[in-house]
Amino acid sequence: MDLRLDHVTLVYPDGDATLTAVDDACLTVPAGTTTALLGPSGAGKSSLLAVAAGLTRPSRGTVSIGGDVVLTPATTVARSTRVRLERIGMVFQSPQLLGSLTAVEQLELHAHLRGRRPAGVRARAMELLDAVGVADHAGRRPAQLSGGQRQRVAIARALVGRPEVLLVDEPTSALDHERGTQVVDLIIGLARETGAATLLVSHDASTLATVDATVRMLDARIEETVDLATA
Ligand SMILES: Nc1ncnc2c1ncn2[C@@H]1O[C@H](COP(=O)(O)OP(=O)(O)OP(=O)(O)O)[C@@H](O)[C@H]1O
Repeated sequence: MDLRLDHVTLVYPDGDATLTAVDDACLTVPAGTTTALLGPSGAGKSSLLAVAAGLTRPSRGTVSIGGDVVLTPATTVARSTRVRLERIGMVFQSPQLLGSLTAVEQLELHAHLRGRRPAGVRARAMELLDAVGVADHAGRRPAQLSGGQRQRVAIARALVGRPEVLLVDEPTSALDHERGTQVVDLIIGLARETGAATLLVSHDASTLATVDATVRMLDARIEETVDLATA
């Protein structure tokens, strides 16, 4: 399913004034493809991702998944939480794993919270851990994994609910260049396999050689879209 942002604006209160963090952003991420969102610090990338995730209500504009308008300025918190649980997977800058759970249990808990039936969840979790290259560590807790392995578990966890949209914030910031490139390539491959429309915020353009498209933000506005597939 495609992810589409139409004329999304996000305005924060700023003392007596306001601050426009996202200004009239229009963007489509086709199903199964990965778009990288680049731009300097403060450009509005995380704010745009927060709107797409239903974590922050847009001040204007809409977010659609597969042609359904799912988030608007009038969307309730209960509704945006439901959209996030049912249709969106997220990977944060730090993996945010639960210290007491093993890798496979992190995925099982997530599937449970997303209302998946228990039958088949363990098999699906193992399949995803295998796809991200950490199946051998399924029984380990986060403290027994490297930073890159933890990030891979977080990616597998984001996909266990079979989300239509995958939103990824700076997945490589804690990794060296080689591992960062591996993680980005992994996300791109999984997006293709699962059909998830994937939007990935990154500071590091050097890890993004294989993304399908790149969007740059500057001063709250989307500056340009470069379609690397046809460039
Ligand atoms: N909760 C908030 N309340 C008020 N202003 C905010 C809030 N969150 C972000 N901002 C402001 O909105 C603007 C965009 O911030 P945002 O975090 O989206 O940028 P970014 O491009 O993700 O930056 P970075 O790369 O440093 O994470 C900045 O001027 C920031 O100070």
